[in-house]
Amino acid sequence: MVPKLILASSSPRRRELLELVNLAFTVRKQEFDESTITTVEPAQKVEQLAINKAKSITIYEDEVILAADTVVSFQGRIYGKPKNSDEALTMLRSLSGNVHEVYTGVMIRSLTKEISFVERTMVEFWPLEIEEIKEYIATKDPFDKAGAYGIQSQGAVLVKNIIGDYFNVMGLPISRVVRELKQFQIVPNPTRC
Ligand SMILES: Cc1cn([C@H]2C[C@H](O)[C@@H](COP(=O)(O)OP(=O)(O)OP(=O)(O)O)O2)c(=O)[nH]c1=O
Repeated sequence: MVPKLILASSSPRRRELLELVNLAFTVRKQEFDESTITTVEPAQKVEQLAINKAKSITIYEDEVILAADTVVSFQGRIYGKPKNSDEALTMLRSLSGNVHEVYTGVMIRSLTKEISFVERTMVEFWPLEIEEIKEYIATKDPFDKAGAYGIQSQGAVLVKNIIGDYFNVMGLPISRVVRELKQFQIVPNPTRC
């Protein structure tokens, strides 16, 4: 039987990226309480979160579960999604003119096999005027995104340079994911789904 890919995520970006490469999948939302993972090392944190998200949903025989978690790391601090405008302002002011890291942890599991890995991308922001930051926050783009910006949306104009996988910043390192999924007999459709 051909295994079915289940995306354990409510992130619209992760859905978009699976669609981009023609992977057929269904979404099963996970509700793992992220606050229970208190690790301060970003790579460990995203990997643990991805593992816990993947394990928090029921898996059936012919299924492969994919889960991920993304954070921004800057000068020893981890930035998740901002809770309000003030927090978004604090995050974006500190990222302004500096280089930060974006980590995404990924877990892929079936009933017989599981793998997890972490990808890191370095992102440099232009020096930002406070007014520019406030105007960006007013667009509401920052609020459902780690580090208070979306590289794939209006936040694109904040970014001067990146080193690493762009899609990792968006929430899923899709090329590595596709390569790892082959081990689970899951491959993209050759024609558009
Ligand atoms: C830095 C950055 C993050 N993000 C997003 C990706 C993730 O959706 C989000 C980080 O939150 P996550 O907790 O990784 O994911 P989520 O809560 O959106 O979804 P789920 O836990 O159900 O899988 O930040 C962007 O879309 N663009 C960016 O440039």
